[in-house]
Amino acid sequence: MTAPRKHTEVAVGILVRGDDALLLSTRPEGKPYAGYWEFPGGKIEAGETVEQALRRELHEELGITIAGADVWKVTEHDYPHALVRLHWCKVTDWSGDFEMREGQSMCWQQLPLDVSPVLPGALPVLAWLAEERGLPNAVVTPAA
Ligand SMILES: Nc1nc2c([nH]c(=O)n2[C@@H]2O[C@H](COP(=O)(O)OP(=O)(O)OP(=O)(O)O)[C@@H](O)[C@H]2O)c(=O)[nH]1
Repeated sequence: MTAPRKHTEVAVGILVRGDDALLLSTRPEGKPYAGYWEFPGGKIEAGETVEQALRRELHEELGITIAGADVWKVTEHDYPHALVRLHWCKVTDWSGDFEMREGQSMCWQQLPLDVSPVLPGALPVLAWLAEERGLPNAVVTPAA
């Protein structure tokens, strides 16, 4: 019997602008799935809450400071490189100007997205966001 894989806990931010647009960014070079579109976030470090980890990651990656973040959904995805547990937070309040500190690209997107490919682990959340907006599931761009 093989030991169960340990989850990597990840905090992810769904930044929603006043016009309902969502912020997506590309994964930096050197990481698995480099160039894929994702929601900004990263691994939760020992002793951090989801909110603390997200505040740190969004500051490190994007240069912004978020006010608060509540977990909206929790999903899991089994990648060859890691079994991840994603803690998804909607964020509507932040301060600071966006700076791509890791050389990523960013864009504000309405649904359906017009960027691809998207990280497979983000697809369930895109489907829920579409459902919330009364859009059919089929509008969510699958990973290429
Ligand atoms: N940020 C982010 N990560 C996601 C999303 N969907 C998804 O499956 N993940 C997975 O969650 C994990 C996040 O890890 P990461 O590598 O981005 O985190 P990090 O910046 O702390 O990494 P590092 O410290 O190794 O540089 C990756 O395995 C990634 O594939 C998403 O939409 N956004």
